[in-house]
Amino acid sequence: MQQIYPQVNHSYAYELNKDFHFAAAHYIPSEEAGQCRRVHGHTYFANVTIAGDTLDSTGFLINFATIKQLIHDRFDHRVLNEDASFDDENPELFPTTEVAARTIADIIQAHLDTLPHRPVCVQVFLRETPTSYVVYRPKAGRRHG
Ligand SMILES: Nc1nc2c(c(=O)[nH]1)N=C([C@H](O)[C@H](O)COP(=O)(O)OP(=O)(O)OP(=O)(O)O)CN2
Ligand SMILES: [Zn+2]
Repeated sequence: MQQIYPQVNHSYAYELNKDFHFAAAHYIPSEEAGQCRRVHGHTYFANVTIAGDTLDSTGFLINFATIKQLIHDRFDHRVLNEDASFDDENPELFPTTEVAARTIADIIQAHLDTLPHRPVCVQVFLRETPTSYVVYRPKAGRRHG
């Protein structure tokens, strides 16, 4: 999908963006969610933005493929509610688009934190439907950068 994404302000020298998609089912376990209380599926489109001042020994901030693998391998053709990241008993962890975007950022940042050159995830754009998307920008403290 060709898409114009919102820009994120930062002062890092390098920024990379990776687009990918995954198919997943979910439901929102809340009375207020209306028809979204029922199990249904989406093809989620994600754009992940990584920034940093230093490259690794390959000249990468991070391999584009790694970003996709971290998320696609975990969530594609799954029920999001069944993943350990989400919790039907805690609204902060319902698999809404907002929480899913934050979860994607957290999973990626946890991997980035293992790299010596310490790139950071500065934005996750997550489109759930043709008309609905969320942009999540981790606070500096949350991304440790
Ligand atoms: N703030 C949020 N609102 C809604 C979420 C969400 O995650 N965060 N999720 C849903 C449903 O899961 C639904 O899949 C998406 O809702 P919606 O955009 O209303 O879907 P439609 O395709 O029916 O939208 P139309 O533009 O009316 O066609 C609901 N709300
Ligand atoms: Zn949905």
